[in-house]
Amino acid sequence: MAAQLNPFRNAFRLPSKQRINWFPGHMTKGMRQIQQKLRNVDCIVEIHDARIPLAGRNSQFFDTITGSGVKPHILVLNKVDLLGAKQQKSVLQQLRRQQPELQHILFTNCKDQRNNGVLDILPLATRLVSESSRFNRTQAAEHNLMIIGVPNVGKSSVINVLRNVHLKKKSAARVGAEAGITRSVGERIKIQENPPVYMIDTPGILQPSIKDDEMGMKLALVGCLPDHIVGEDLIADYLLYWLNSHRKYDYVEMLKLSSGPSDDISAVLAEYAHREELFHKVKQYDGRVEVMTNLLAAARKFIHFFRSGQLGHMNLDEPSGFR
Ligand SMILES: Nc1nc2c(ncn2[C@@H]2O[C@H](COP(=O)(O)OP(=O)(O)OP(=O)(O)O)[C@@H](O)[C@H]2O)c(=O)[nH]1
Repeated sequence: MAAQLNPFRNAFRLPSKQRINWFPGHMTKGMRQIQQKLRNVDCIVEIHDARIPLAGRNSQFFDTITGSGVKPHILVLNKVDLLGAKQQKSVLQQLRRQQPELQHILFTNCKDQRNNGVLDILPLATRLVSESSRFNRTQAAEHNLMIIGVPNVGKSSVINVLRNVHLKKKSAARVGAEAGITRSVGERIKIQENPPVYMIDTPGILQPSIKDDEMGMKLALVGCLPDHIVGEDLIADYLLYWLNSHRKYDYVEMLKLSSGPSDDISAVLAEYAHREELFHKVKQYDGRVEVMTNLLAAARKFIHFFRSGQLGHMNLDEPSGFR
């Protein structure tokens, strides 16, 4: 199909001097702890957000711990409920084209207890460990799986689902909607009795410096960085840019915009805030208090519509249909 001309922005630019970086001290510490524990690990389970299958995986870090090819490696694309079943095939094709060395890829959904794909992790890991040369661990009866990934992709949730299902035990790892809930490498958590299988939860670790601005914005949009690090206004602007450049205009109805798709985030948020009566009081320099539209609250709602799947299923790495 011939590409159409894009009536909107054809690139996203950060405000000058703004960089997207978040590498707090607990990530440096977590990295060190991971490397110390690696000797006793039989399989690496890397969790990533299915909405950004190509963007944001911490290649530098993963090369260090999986690059030798000695430990089996599984890539788990979690939150597949937000990607949608129909897009799985094209995501697999994209990944195999870009990284042919990735052999074991699973899709999971921790929010659905029935058919969530999480249950495929253990049989695959067990098979890969039994087929691998375990070197110093050949005598060890138990299997240790290390869960790694960038923040907020569902690492702790995967551990909890496995523990609930296999051991009928309650959650052991802390889960939260904000990035950076797990701050250090914890003790191993048992997830199966016979043969014994343990999982080691680790803090989410980003690249120390994100050089690709658009990759940084995708990570921010799916929530891998705390929102205040990037700013909700900028995240909302990137969302608007992405939706327009992919001809996904459901937001127009969702935000009840009277004049159709727009590339102007301030105008979009102002109209939505006005319609939804999102107002706040702002104190002026002369002491007067004025009631104004609350653009921040509108930006948060817009981002929430995306993150909760109300704007539809999305693969943020899907190529745009415009030239
Ligand atoms: N929609 C959806 N949300 C999920 C899924 N799995 C986890 N979540 C949510 O994603 C958020 C992050 O989950 P966690 O398990 O805390 O993620 P984490 O990778 O351990 O996070 P850090 O500790 O920050 O590294 C929580 O709000 C979870 O409820 C999923 O499959 N689908």
